[in-house]
Amino acid sequence: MPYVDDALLSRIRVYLRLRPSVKPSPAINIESETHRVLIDVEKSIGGGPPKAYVNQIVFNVDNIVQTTNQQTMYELCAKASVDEFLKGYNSTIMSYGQVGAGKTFTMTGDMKVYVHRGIIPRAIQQIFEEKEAKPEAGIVVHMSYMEIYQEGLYDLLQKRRDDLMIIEDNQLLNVRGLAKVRVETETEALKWFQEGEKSRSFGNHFLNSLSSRSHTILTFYMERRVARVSTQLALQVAKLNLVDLAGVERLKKTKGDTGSLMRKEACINNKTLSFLEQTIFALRLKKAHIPFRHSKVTTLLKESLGNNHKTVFMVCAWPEEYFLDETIGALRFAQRVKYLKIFQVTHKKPDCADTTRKQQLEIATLKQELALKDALNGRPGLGYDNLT
Ligand SMILES: Nc1ncnc2c1ncn2[C@@H]1O[C@H](COP(=O)(O)OP(=O)(O)OP(=O)(O)O)[C@@H](O)[C@H]1O
Repeated sequence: MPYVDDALLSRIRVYLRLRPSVKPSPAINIESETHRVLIDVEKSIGGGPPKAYVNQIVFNVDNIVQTTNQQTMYELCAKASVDEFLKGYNSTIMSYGQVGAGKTFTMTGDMKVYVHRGIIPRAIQQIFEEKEAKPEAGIVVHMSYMEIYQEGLYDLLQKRRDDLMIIEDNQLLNVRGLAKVRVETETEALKWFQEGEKSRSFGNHFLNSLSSRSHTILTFYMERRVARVSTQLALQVAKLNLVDLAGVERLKKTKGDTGSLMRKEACINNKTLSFLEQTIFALRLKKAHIPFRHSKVTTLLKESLGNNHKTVFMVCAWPEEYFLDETIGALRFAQRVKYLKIFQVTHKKPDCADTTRKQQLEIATLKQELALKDALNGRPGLGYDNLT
């Protein structure tokens, strides 16, 4: 009899974060206790007077965060995913929403003000606290950081700006040439992350002076030893993806010049986000063909939307009247994601300490890369991989 793990059957968790607003739209009604958002929309019927009927659209999410307090937001929405990663489950935390709604504030936060740091620096802190607290586990952490800009895939931890290739071998996804840096401390991981941020593509438009023009994926790879039966030890590996998607952008609202680079970026980003939505829709309808390969983002997020993954969507919205359509769009997306089930059926009760065939392949790849790095550097240890 196949064994179905209830925890893995759980659907993707979806949290709504509302950017603070001086004048929130009166059409948006938040029911915090039931985690529902009710939006009043005007319905005009053919030829009749506008605003004749008022409809209400109801959206359900797993929690609604209205606070600007980053610590509370982390505890409510992200800490559990990092806990799961540290227990050996592959996890993803992803931000989605219109431009300027607070995706980067949620994921990265304000790195200059300690209390305003976002999910990424807090996750780094949690990972290294665990590493220090459990020396017997021999936790080894590597990280990689990439951006998808105009459908090109770039390594943010390398100075060279080559368009990297995604290779899928035996269902194992690999980005050829992507640096995986071994990090020993929180300070070291933060330093690499901030280095990567410097190479990221930002732009300035009417709605956001520091707008992300690309999608970014920061990944932590953990390897730890766990006791199995009696004195046997097993190797456990897991991945944590921290994804900051570019914003959904209405060109007339960001007011970019016709033919400008900003408009081109917006069109490509919107197209990618629409592919993401189509992929989720196809998964929800259990279609025979799931269009993962339509974009680099969906190819790279295939694992996060598929089996064996714990995924959180942080849907960010700017609850002003002017952005009501965008808020409804983001919530529709949230609704589709919320009802997507991730099924994991195994033929025996899964033991966290067990490594699956796929994980073994990942370990082997990592080990090969490290061996090659050692050979190149003439010494083992920390540092910068630059492997192709
Ligand atoms: N919850 C929040 N509390 C306080 N300030 C916020 C919050 N959300 C967003 N902001 C502020 O709003 C501005 C825009 O936020 P941010 O850059 O994170 O948006 P974004 O969704 O990442 O936009 P884009 O898609 O253009 O990159 C920033 O100045 C940020 O500090």
